[in-house]
Amino acid sequence: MALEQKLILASGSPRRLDLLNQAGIKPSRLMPMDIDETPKKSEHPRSLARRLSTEKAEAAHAAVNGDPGWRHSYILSADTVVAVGRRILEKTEYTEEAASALHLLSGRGHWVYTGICLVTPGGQFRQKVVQTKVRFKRLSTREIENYIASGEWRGKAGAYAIQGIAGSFVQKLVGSYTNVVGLPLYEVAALLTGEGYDVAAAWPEA
Ligand SMILES: Cc1cn([C@H]2C[C@H](O)[C@@H](COP(=O)(O)OP(=O)(O)OP(=O)(O)O)O2)c(=O)[nH]c1=O
Repeated sequence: MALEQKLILASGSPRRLDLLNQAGIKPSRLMPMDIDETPKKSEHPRSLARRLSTEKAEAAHAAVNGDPGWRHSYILSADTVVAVGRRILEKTEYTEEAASALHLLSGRGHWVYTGICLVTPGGQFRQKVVQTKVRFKRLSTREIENYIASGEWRGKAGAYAIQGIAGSFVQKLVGSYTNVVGLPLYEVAALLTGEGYDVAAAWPEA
């Protein structure tokens, strides 16, 4: 593999790795970046997704900068934000917070923003935010209680996983589905291709 074909996925999200693998793109290295994800006061959800995805990429870039084996790799990072209007529904580990997020999402439309950031082998930062509109059916108290009991919401923006049980809550979706799961594949592939990365290099043959 050519040096410039090395891709670092600056993420610890199993969903992001699964999505990349689904598209036949094989990262050479995983680098989860532990950054402070607290939104700034009155920060717009779209701005938050942009800022955090960039900060994850910056952290990974700084971490490999002194390493000749990885310094000229591509680095990809992402951050997913779920919002009802301007209200951001952050990842939570608390059942009460998850339940109140689901009550808010019930019978309403919301936006899912995923910021993606690509660092090129030459050290240029390329950024994009992709947005998807999702509408949930009305959820009964019992559905919310049982969903909370499933634990599926843990560690997920908006306290739900569209790729799981919550897929059955979705009445309507406009835009990219993979964007909601955590990585918009069309835009990621376009960004990589635009910077000279051969996305088809590792596609399996039948
Ligand atoms: C809305 C939604 C989010 N998610 C997940 C994707 C992300 O993993 C998570 C959003 O949190 P993020 O902070 O974007 O990502 P992360 O902390 O899990 O991983 P990393 O920062 O290391 O890349 O929510 C789903 O899996 N399904 C969904 O339907």
